[in-house]
Amino acid sequence: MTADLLQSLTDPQREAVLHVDGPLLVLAGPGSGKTRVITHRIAHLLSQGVRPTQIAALTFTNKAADEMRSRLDRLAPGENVWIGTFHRFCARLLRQYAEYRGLQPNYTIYDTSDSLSLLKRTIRETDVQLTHATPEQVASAISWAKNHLIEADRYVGGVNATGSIVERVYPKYQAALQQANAVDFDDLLMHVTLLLKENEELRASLDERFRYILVDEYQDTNLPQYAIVRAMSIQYPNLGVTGDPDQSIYGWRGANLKNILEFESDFPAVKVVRLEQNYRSTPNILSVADALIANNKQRKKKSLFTDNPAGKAVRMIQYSTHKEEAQAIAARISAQVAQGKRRPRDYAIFYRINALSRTFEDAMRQQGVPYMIVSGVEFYHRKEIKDLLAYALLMNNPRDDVAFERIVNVPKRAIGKATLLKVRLHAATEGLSMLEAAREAGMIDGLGNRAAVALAKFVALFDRLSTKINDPVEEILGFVLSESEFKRQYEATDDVEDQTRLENIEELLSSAREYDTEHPHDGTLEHYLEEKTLVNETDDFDAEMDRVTLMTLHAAKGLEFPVVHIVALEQGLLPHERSRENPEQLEEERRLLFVGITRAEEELDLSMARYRDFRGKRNMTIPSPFLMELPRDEMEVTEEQTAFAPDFPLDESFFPEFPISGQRSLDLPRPALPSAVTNIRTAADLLGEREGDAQPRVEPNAFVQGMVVTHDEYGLGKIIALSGEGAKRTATVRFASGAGEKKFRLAYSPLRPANSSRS
Ligand SMILES: Nc1ncnc2c1ncn2[C@@H]1O[C@H](COP(=O)(O)OP(=O)(O)OP(=O)(O)O)[C@@H](O)[C@H]1O
Ligand SMILES: [Mg+2]
Repeated sequence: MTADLLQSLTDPQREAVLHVDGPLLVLAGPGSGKTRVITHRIAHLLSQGVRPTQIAALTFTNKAADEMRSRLDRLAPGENVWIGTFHRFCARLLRQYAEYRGLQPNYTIYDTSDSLSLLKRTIRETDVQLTHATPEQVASAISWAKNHLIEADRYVGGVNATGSIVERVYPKYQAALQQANAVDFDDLLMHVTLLLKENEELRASLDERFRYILVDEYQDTNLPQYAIVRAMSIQYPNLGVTGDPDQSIYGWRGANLKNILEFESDFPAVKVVRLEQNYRSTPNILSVADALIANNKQRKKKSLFTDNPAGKAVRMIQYSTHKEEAQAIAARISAQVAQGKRRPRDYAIFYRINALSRTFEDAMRQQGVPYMIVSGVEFYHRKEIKDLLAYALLMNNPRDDVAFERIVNVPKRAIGKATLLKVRLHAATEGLSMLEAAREAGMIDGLGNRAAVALAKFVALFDRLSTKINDPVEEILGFVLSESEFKRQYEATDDVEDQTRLENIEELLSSAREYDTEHPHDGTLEHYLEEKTLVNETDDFDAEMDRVTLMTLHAAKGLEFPVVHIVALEQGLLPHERSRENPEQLEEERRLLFVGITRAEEELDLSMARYRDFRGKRNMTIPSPFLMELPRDEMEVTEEQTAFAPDFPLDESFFPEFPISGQRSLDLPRPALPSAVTNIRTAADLLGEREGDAQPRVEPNAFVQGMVVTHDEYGLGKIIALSGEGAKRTATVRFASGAGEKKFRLAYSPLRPANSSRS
């Protein structure tokens, strides 16, 4: 390690980087160089003769792992250090030692929706009445149990109704997973924990193999994650962790702050390093962050200073509607980019929940600002993608019953529910997988000849596909597409959505091509599938791309951007509704906002809207109580008056469904409603702005080719093609704005002939 690498560190950072043997705890606030210490420390360990294969660096998101890998590549190019998420680390160990846990190495990892469908099936097959609980609640109870290392046979439900259902369903669900040679996300951690606990020899050998373990964001570890790193640090207690208790935001996933708070008593010989200088943000931003987090009772105060220049005042803006908020932000970004002040990638917009992103997307599109939404999972949750991947999953693990049931009748092969029920019964009584049971279709009692033939054809198709299992992934998927006539189901219709499905399939094929290129020698279908299943929400993120980043506050952890907008700071959204009655959860929500604020390097805008369309309703909002905790006299506080505002002032007494506190606006005076206006029910009525049903629809047949039409978001356009009849009547419109060509189902679209007036 070169001297100038060490020179670029502060004294305490250097102290942590130079630490070689024994436990290490770096406890420090945001932007103080914790992640930087980890990469530099790895480089230093390597320079001390530690072999790369003896080091494992664990993080929470793939994005954080990639970032670490690229920082390390600059410091120590080409070194084969294991860097990745806990889940990937466990997936890899479990492939190697699957049989210890009664699995085969080709096991399938079920994502959340696959796990849920297996669970629903289990519930159906267990004689329980789900009157007081949803399958999702049962799923989260099981997940909670696994994150607390409570195995199925040790689960005690207690007196409440859900508990006793879980007590009966959990063991059966676990047995079904085992039968399908599959695991869910939580199992990855639990299996590995138990593996280490129950096999001392194996544990000792892994402890020796991974002599140096480094964990970033340690404040967010849950019990299994804690148990895993501890178990691997007994003979070689070289566990180095970094964290910030104020940034703990995964309590709802079982993260336990105790893991970091008690690190010193777990490892008495620990070296503790505190970093106090922030290199990321301006003093103005830090002071807002500080004022906010000071309201949390459960915390130890930390000091943080910066030598960065003061910078601009943090802005707090109240817009009148959610559309105004989005459009103003998009317009501002667009103008600054046009003036050459900044690049799109300098900006990030954070929101509490994904559902809030659409308005911002629309606004970005309208203003022609390039953007990307960071939520990698969504693509892989689309039906066509899951269906196609299910073929590959079944090829890789023929015991995968969820995959079997997903595709046995996709595309349609006249294999109906009744047939499947008989196959399942046969599988259960004979102890077979669904596929094996289908192979014996001819012997299944009560199964008609036609159904047996259909099943036999499917099995033959499967066997044909299986001959290709060692081909490059793109070829495997291509072969599936052609042999199964999978594409045919989408090509045969003129449905606009089917067009999108075909495009998504193309997209998947290009991801497979990319994989093949990146893994010319070591690529396997199994590994490809694992990569796709373990994508998490930040995976689409690519810092090199010149686009504005839109993401949830959770996904923003560990990242940094010159300009940050945190939007929709409203009661019920941030803090989230579900934290209302729970002071601990409220503190976690505050930490979440703290994480968001401390991502900003130079500029920070906090905003809210007085009206927001959400879940199909227009609501008058209440500002987030967190806004009241900020130092307003140091900030620039504005209320935007806009075209969307009604021409007379509103009074909240007309909206009794919203509890109004004294803090309803940003303390700006608000005149009373004129007495003449008496029969107004909702804000939507008042504003006349609501999309959709407020406005009478135009008959689909009134639209003709060549007609000039108008759309609320995209403006003026011309109909260039029409197809379909009745409810399926579809128009292709070319818009004058940057929106390009779009297709609309006329029966549902807000298109209007350009000359017709609104009312
Ligand atoms: N000694 C230093 N000299 C120059 N830049 C530094 C130094 N230490 C850290 N930085 C820079 O400050 C920024 C924040 O560092 P880093 O991301 O490692 O902080 P962190 O403590 O991990 O923050 P968070 O808690 O948000 O994850 C990075 O851009 C990093 O390169
Ligand atoms: Mg960090």
